[in-house]
Amino acid sequence: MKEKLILIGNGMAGIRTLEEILKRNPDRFEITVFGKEPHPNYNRILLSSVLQGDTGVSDIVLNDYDWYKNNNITLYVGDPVVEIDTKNQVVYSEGGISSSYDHLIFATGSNPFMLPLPGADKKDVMAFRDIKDCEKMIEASKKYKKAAVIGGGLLGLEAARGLLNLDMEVDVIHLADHLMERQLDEPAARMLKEELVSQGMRFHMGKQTERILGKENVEGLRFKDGQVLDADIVVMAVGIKPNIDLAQKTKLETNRAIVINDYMETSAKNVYAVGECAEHRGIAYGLVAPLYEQGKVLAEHLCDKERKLKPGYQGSLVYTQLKVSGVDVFSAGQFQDQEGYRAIRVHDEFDGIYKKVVVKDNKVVGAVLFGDTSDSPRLLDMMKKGEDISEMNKVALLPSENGDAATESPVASMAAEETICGCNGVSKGAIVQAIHEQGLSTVEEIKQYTNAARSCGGCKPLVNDVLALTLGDEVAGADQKEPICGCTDYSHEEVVEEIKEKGLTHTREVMNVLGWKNDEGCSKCRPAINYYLGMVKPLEYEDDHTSRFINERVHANIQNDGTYSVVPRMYGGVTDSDQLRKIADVADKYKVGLLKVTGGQRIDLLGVKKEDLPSIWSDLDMPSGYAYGKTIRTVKTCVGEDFCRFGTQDSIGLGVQIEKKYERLNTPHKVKMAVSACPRNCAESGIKDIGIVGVEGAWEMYVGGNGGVDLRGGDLLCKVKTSEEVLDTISAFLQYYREDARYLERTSHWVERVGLDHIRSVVMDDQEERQALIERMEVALSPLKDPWKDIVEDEAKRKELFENKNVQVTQQ
Ligand SMILES: Cc1cc2nc3c(=O)[nH]c(=O)nc-3n(C[C@H](O)[C@H](O)[C@H](O)COP(=O)(O)OP(=O)(O)OC[C@H]3O[C@@H](n4cnc5c(N)ncnc54)[C@H](O)[C@@H]3O)c2cc1C
Ligand SMILES: NC(=O)c1ccc[n+]([C@@H]2O[C@H](COP(=O)([O-])OP(=O)(O)OC[C@H]3O[C@@H](n4cnc5c(N)ncnc54)[C@H](O)[C@@H]3O)[C@@H](O)[C@H]2O)c1
Ligand code: SF4
Ligand code: FES
Repeated sequence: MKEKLILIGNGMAGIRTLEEILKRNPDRFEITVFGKEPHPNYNRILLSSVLQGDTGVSDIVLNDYDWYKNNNITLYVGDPVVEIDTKNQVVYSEGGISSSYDHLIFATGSNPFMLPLPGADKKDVMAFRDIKDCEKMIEASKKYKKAAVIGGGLLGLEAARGLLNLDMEVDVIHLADHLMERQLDEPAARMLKEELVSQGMRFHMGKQTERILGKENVEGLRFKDGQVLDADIVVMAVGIKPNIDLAQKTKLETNRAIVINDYMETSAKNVYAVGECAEHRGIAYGLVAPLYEQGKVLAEHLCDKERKLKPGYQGSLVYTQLKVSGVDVFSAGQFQDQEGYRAIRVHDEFDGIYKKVVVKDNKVVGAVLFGDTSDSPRLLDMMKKGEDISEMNKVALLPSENGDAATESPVASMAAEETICGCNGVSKGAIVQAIHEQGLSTVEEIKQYTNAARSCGGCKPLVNDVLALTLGDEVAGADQKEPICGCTDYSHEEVVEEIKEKGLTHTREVMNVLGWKNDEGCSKCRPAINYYLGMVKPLEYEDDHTSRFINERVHANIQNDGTYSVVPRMYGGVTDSDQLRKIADVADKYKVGLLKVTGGQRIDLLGVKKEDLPSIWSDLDMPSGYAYGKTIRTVKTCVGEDFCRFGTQDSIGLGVQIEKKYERLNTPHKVKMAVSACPRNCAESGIKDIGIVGVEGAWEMYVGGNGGVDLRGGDLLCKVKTSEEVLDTISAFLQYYREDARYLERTSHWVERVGLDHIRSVVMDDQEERQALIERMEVALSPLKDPWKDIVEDEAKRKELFENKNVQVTQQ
């Protein structure tokens, strides 16, 4: 007769424990699982991705119903255990099932902590813990516009990003003075906040909520300082409480959670606990990595009790990563400054990178990384091993990103024992071994076999790199394909092909015909589809402005305080007294907060109210500078031959001509250009998407430069003699970029991905193709008109966009 094993809690820690048991001894136990939620085991971590629209609920199931059947596990879902008789070793469920056990595992997880505020019982006050909560938020976003998230920790910020993706306006209310204070120090938290503000979140720091306002429905919040905030829904993300009600009723020893020893044993015989409901040496963990380590120890212990001779669970080093796109942040161990600890810091304000490594007694004991987290596996490994760094050059702990290391995957230089997947504790060596021994050739296979990338998914790029490095050219082609987002399995290239092949003409049609998993799409796929449709059919396609980001929808840049900036076009950076007078008058009339000369040689009017935008555009009577769009931004010029003694060419004339020709053109990402009249390069042509430099009797054309986060010098594409040839080459290059690059891929990344030689062969060498591209560019340019003028003259548009308070916000 098999021994009977009962698991209470069908969640992440409990089921992982069963997987570990089945791996060691599949026939040892007769297993029964009771789960309170009406679902098979799913990846709770990826609820953030579901909310953010990157994946669907059905995609996050970790073990489907067949898995339980195939492993002879009896599963009761939607049926919580309500009573336990530890003397006779029997559990009783709410649905009336009684079941005896030889071994019983508690894995009941946590409940979200709900602040006991007046008004917190209203229907639209919710938590973010399970599928039900996630669905509730998605439903609410269809009815309401304003979300207040209480708590600026990991969960609150991931919820806030999701709600933004659902087109809600989001206010985050945080008790402490800086975000994620349990994981970040002040500089990193400040940089994080700046990034999130630029994504569209609004923050209320150091605020304590006193009451949730409204009669039946939520209408807002009132803070202790008397300030009131409008809101239609409230999401509480202020921490968790281990779920120990049943354990307490069963008289197990509890503290904050169920007290366990190094073998996960509780105070009752044959009763164990793992996961968030368990407390080991005073710590109840809230991240999966330690919970999985506990599961492994318990599985070993249950499968072979003699192993008790081994040391058992010793506690875990925890680390966190925030799952918000566009944000790279990592925190581990002891990261705060305190006596006896010293720190190495790198703070690059230009590129938005901050790194801090905390050292005590010559050992790395903590780290905070923002903007570039590529050092995290190495630092984590040093922390785990307690490596002595006294012989080391301390600065070498944080190598700079220059040189080959910047382009090479960090995996290449990683030692075999370094951790690739923190959630599941899988090293590079273990993955390489599995690839060789099991003949694995895709990330999916590695996931199934080693568990790497099976939880938060943050390590997937590294796993992919290990695969590529190990197999070289043999890597299975299928795995190289990157879907646009979680709404679909189609890649960018495939969507463009399908649009062309099937003659698709609008966003919803693309999503319907291609079987989008999420009917509404998300903020990743909708703008991309909108761009591709316009690129394929420039004359016929009517732009779907609801699929655009807020800046592109209102033709102005939203600022961190909710106001907007207005940047009128100044061709080639040239202006005159009339324009300057008009700008000055507008600045006075509308009380513009700040006038600022931009890096692109124009004037930015900052601090403008949204409702004033159309009148300002009308008063200025200048074209939009498109400072907000995925389009041609500026053509910067130097003074050139007219005034400069080194100038041999008319850089201003050429720059103005270029800007007038290509302004308003939709491109996969923003495009910046520059024309300098000699190699001294005063217009910085070397770091532009297209940079032109005058040399004796000719123009050199550089492409793929970037002066932003990924600093890159442009590559010399060609040297041409006349300005006509410059314009033709720009047309061919830009049109090929428009047609071939993925949406949101800068020219710098595109040039690196497809290679300069290839681009040159298409836009320079193949005369037929060059001519065809130039002609298609002329077609693409022909229907474009100034959006500001268009809105000023179109009352319906003006009303819809600027007088309707419910204009949706999708930020990138
Ligand atoms: C949105 C979100 C994002 C997250 N992101 C990350 C991340 O990026 N990285 C990370 O490491 N962690 C993350 N976490 C935390 C992680 O999901 C948890 O640490 C992990 O799920 C805890 O596992 P568990 O098995 O202890 O609890 P759970 O996964 O909560 O499972 C417990 C289960 O037990 C059930 N249960 C409770 N009482 C009973 C009963 N009496 N009878 C039967 N069943 C019962 C519950 O309904 C639940 O299904 C995230 C959490 C959330 C909510
Ligand atoms: N990426 C990840 O690793 C990830 C993502 C989501 C959730 N989680 C886990 O889920 C659990 C829950 O996350 P969490 O962020 O709710 O917990 P948390 O305890 O990490 O953060 C809660 C935050 O809420 C703030 N807070 C507390 N009371 C408040 C109040 N009255 N008003 C405003 N702010 C208040 C706190 O200052 C704190 O920063 C944690 O265990 C977390 O580790 C992890
Ligand atoms: S790039 Fe050459 S021509 Fe132009 S301003 Fe500078 S020095 Fe003069
Ligand atoms: S680091 Fe989370 S799944 Fe690998």
